[in-house]
Amino acid sequence: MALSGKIALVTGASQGLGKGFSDVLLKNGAKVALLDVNETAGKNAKADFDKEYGEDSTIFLTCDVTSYEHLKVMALSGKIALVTGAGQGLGKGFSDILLKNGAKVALLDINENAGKNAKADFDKEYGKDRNIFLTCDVTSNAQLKDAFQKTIEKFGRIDIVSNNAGIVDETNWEKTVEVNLNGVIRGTYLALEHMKKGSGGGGEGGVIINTSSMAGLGPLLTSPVYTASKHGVVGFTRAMAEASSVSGYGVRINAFCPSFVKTPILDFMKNEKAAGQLGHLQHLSDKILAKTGILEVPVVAERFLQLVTDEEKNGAVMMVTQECTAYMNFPKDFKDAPKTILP
Ligand SMILES: NC(=O)C1=CN([C@@H]2O[C@H](COP(=O)(O)OP(=O)(O)OC[C@H]3O[C@@H](n4cnc5c(N)ncnc54)[C@H](O)[C@@H]3O)[C@@H](O)[C@H]2O)C=CC1
Ligand SMILES: CC/C=C\C[C@H](O)/C=C/C=C\C=C\C=C\C(=O)[C@@H](O)C/C=C\CCC(=O)O
Repeated sequence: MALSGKIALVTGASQGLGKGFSDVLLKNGAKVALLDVNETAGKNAKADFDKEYGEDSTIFLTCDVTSYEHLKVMALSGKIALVTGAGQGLGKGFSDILLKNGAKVALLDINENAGKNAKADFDKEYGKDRNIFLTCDVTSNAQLKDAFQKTIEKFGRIDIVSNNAGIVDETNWEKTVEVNLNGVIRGTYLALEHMKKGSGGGGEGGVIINTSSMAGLGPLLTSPVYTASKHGVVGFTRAMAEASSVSGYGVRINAFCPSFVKTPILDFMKNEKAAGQLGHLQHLSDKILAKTGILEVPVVAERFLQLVTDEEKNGAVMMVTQECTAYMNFPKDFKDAPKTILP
């Protein structure tokens, strides 16, 4: 069993030599990601290997090696991800695209029903062993710490963390800050404990994506506390990214800023109880949405994957709107910042 604990990736793995190479790797204890452009042949090869070596020994990924982008995301084979707020909406979309591209995912959510339903959906699509659901409230350091620990126990390590859980509640605004900003800070610190390289940690590096919002870059007038929490996520992420780089942690940390996306969080736009002092402005919500439009989860998830896999990006702030996907250019120095000079 010379290859015990090793992870292999074989292209053209569904038949001929590729299948033979995969077989010998499996026989010697490796786990193998089987890549092939022919989906039927690939699934048949996986079924053969399942019988011989067990379901957990291989994954099959449809992949055309003539596409560099395609191959690059396949680099998620064998990677372990942890996603907060994964039961529905964007977090479920992010988990889906990570699973589709070969990662295993720990799904964390405070909502047990949503989390269990998401797990059941993913079990059908990707097999039971590639995800776990853990009930977890990101406002509790103990629960979050426990969820990281359980992910390591199940999958062995963590390579990708998506600090995504978020709410809009301008009435209980302290809770909005506690979930959206403090939850991201907690998740980032815990992720670094497990992922950072070097003397301070035994990790292997990786990437952290913190979900902010376009409201992290400009004011959403119906939701000032939400806006503040998301601006906080951008500032924290950029500073931590520099700290990670200077410290040699090998962990990239980026912020993700979508405009409005069709998920249940948008119900807030019509929820007077959650509007705090600003219920009288709620009639403006429809006008704002009409101006910006509403994105679909799969489109936004593709962009998320781009930010996860682009190894050049650390401290990047990606915005996603109907018009475009772009990286924010912040002034490098305040003397370069656009300004109005007063007389
Ligand atoms: N939908 C949108 O228009 C946009 C959403 N965002 C952000 O994306 C993230 C995800 O939002 P959506 O999927 O749209 O919302 P959603 O409401 O559909 O999903 C949020 C998920 O987070 C979970 N959650 C809430 N509080 C939690 C806590 N304390 N601990 C653990 N899990 C918790 C919920 O149970 C839910 O499953 C949020 O951070 C949100 O602010 C950013 C830009 C646009
Ligand atoms: C409150 C509803 C739940 C989630 C909101 C979600 O995070 C989406 C926020 C989207 C937009 C944020 C607005 C940002 C506003 C600005 O930058 C303004 O200065 C300009 C106004 C609209 C531009 C927004 C756009 O181009 O998509």
